[in-house]
Formats: sequence, structure tokens, C-alpha cells
Amino acid sequence: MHVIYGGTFDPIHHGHLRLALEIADALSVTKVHLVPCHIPPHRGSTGASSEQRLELIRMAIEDEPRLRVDDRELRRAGASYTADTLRQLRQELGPDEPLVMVVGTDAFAAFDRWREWADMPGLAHIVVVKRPGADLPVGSEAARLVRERRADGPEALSSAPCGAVLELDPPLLDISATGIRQRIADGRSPRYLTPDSVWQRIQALGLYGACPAGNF
Ligand SMILES: Nc1ncnc2c1ncn2[C@@H]1O[C@H](COP(=O)(O)OP(=O)(O)OP(=O)(O)O)[C@@H](O)[C@H]1O
Ligand SMILES: O=C(O)c1ccc[n+]([C@@H]2O[C@H](COP(=O)([O-])O)[C@@H](O)[C@H]2O)c1
Repeated sequence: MHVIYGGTFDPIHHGHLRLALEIADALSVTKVHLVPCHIPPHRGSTGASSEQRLELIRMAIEDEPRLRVDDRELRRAGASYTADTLRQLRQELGPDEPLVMVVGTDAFAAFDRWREWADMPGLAHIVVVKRPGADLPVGSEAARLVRERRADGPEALSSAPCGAVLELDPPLLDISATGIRQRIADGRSPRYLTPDSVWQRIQALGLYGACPAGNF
């Protein structure tokens, strides 16, 4: 089973990292592949460049063998559409290997505005992670997909290459990249919200308004 977890990761933080390990445990897989967007199709410009966000992810996961980064979206020009990523992966994995895409309810709520969203269940399974305060809107396509394609448990994902939607409700950390960027811009430290190596590199690069000679 091949599991991908996509995001803007601007920057990566312990909320993302904990979720990735919760997913590895819940799905009993030895690897979760983080897939940073190059150009997010759905929001404005990022605070750090694609290469900087990728570098921060590499630093964050370097001592965790279960986490990998897949930089394929940075190697594609233009907006990073998930449908393109899933098609590429499906071609590489062949028709029978289960492919799983992980997404939080905050992002999944607007799923019907993703490009070619209706094709995605034919390419991958979707694991929808419940985020506090981000319920799927009643009557939305996202809610309908969860209802109509519901997997009873993680085992269901191994028995088919794609097409099921599994809801998971793991313990999550209440951390957002927006909050980290805001703290840094305000001159406050985001220590313990993101790995120390990431914060040190953010400072060295002066990202998000960080002062290179600032306090740790
Ligand atoms: N604290 C968290 N715990 C679990 N999942 C998270 C957390 N923060 C974000 N995610 C999920 O990670 C994916 C990528 O999120 P993203 O990179 O946008 O992070 P973010 O912290 O929400 O960023 P921003 O504040 O810039 O929107 C999404 O599927 C989102 O639901
Ligand atoms: O393909 C799309 O049209 C699309 C639209 C919105 C979001 N996504 C993907 O959803 C994932 C989570 O997005 P975000 O904003 O929470 O970082 C990330 O991998 C995005 O590329 C994809």
C-alpha cells in the first residue's frame, strides 16, 4: 500500500508530523510519503519558496525512517493539481497496488472544487482525518463521498487499489502553519510547535519575517 499525505507545509510542523505517524500506525504501513505542493492551486503565494519548504521537510523527517518526502510536485511546472499526482503514481504503481491519499476535513470540505475531483476515487482511496472545528458541510460532495464510499476499517483499503473513503479520528495537535508564521512575524518563537532544526533554518534564511540573529 502506498500512502501519500499532501500539503503546502509552509512550514512543516509537529501537527503534520504527528498525523503522519498516526496514519502509519492506523494503516499498518512502514512509510508515509509527504508530498509538498509546488504552486498550491487553491490559495495565494506561500511565505517560503517550494525549495525552502522542501528543505525544511527534509530536516524535519531526517531521523524518522517511516516518513519520506516525495518532491514530484516541485518537479512539475505550474499549479500542483492532486489529480496529476495521483495519475502519475497510479502509472508507476500499476493498476492493482492500493494507493491512499490522506487529507484533513478542513481541506477535504472543498473537495468538489479540486480539479478533476470526481476522477479521484478511481485513482486512490481517501483517508479523511477529522479536524476539530472543521466538520464536512452537510449536503456537500465531500460528505456524500464519505457516506457512499465508507470503508469499515483500514483493512478495507488493502483489498482494492482505490475507491474507498476511510474516516479517521486520531489524536491531533492544535498547531497550524498560519499560527507559526504569525508568531514569527510578531517576533515570537514557535519553539516546540515545529522541530528545532526547522526553526533554526527558518531563522538562518530569515523566512516569514524571522530575524536571522533572533532568539531561539
Ligand atoms: N495540526 C494538524 N494536525 C493534523 N493535520 C493537520 C494539522 N495541520 C494541518 N493538517 C493537515 O495537513 C494537510 C496540509 O495542511 P497545510 O500544509 O495547509 O497545514 P496548515 O497548518 O493547515 O497550514 P495553513 O495554516 O497555512 O493553512 C491538510 O490535509 C491539513 O488538514
Ligand atoms: O488539485 C486540486 O485542485 C487541489 C485543490 C486544493 C487542495 N489540493 C491539495 O490538498 C492538499 C492539502 O492542501 P492544503 O491547502 O491544506 O495545504 C494539498 O496536497 C493540495 O495540493 C488540491
